[in-house]
Amino acid sequence: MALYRKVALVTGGAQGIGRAVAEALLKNESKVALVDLNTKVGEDCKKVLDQEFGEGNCIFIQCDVADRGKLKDAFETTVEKFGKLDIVINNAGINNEKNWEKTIEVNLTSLIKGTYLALEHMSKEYGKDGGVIINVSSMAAFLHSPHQPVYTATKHGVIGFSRAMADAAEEGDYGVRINVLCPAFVDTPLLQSIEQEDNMGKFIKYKDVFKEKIHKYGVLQPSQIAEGMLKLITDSGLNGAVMKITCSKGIHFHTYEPLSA
Ligand SMILES: NC(=O)C1=CN([C@@H]2O[C@H](COP(=O)(O)OP(=O)(O)OC[C@H]3O[C@@H](n4cnc5c(N)ncnc54)[C@H](O)[C@@H]3O)[C@@H](O)[C@H]2O)C=CC1
Ligand SMILES: CCCCCC(=O)/C=C/[C@H]1[C@H](O)CC(=O)[C@@H]1CCCCCCC(=O)O
Repeated sequence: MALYRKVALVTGGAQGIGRAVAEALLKNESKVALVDLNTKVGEDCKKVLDQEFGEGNCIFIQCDVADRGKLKDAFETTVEKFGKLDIVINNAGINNEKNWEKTIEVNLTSLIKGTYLALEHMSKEYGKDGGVIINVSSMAAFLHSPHQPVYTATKHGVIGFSRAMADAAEEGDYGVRINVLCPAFVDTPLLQSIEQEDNMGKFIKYKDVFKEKIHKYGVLQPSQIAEGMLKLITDSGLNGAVMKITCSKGIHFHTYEPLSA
């Protein structure tokens, strides 16, 4: 898929990985809707992106992805503004073991809702022209640890759901590809959450072990994640792919056993 004049919706697009992806898409002349909970960060981000890429290429929509009605509205607003939808990045995520129900709601339930809404706006099943969905998981889906049991569970869930949906899309000829991105540690505000008792609850006691892992494995820059994201979007041969990005191996893919009969 070429990115010129494509329309993308990025959840959690106002900072961190989502913002880096939005920038990369704008650089390639796509239009972008930043869908984010945080009004201040979202408005500031839009202002900077307007200065860099010109007004009219990017909109900010304040939205809690966990609010079903508001997420539906965000998709509709994007299509009303830009006339269509081609790319959906379900990226919004939190790390909260204390309020673990919220973590499931944002990281998994809302990502599922975002995928279904994306299909309503892009799938041939609904008379639309096709597109691509990227769901953001994490290396925590492959290397678990005692620090983040529920965060880890949600990221496993993202992969299982997305790969099953990728098969459904292929079988059902939706014209939509669905891929997964799994970064290792990335230099964003989310990484600071591991030091906060409000986020980690009783698992805060593992923070030093967690920090040692960060030291051992290194920290990626959001721009490196955006580079992988663009490959998942543009390579039309990829459906059901699970991309990993780590400091030691860079951008690479997880390999699965072939399906048995
Ligand atoms: N930073 C890291 O080390 C890693 C991050 N990830 C995943 O990447 C994704 C993005 O993370 P980062 O950019 O690091 O986080 P971040 O905290 O820097 O940015 C996340 C953005 O999502 C927004 N957001 C949070 N809850 C929301 C909600 N309910 N509705 C709408 N927007 C909401 C925030 O306002 C923020 O702008 C997440 O899914 C995260 O789990 C995966 C692996 C590593
Ligand atoms: C919410 C804070 C950031 C979450 C980052 C993340 O997803 C962390 C995953 C770690 C998990 O908790 C235990 C780990 O070992 C994961 C880090 C994995 C990095 C592996 C890099 C391996 C390599 O370089 O080859």
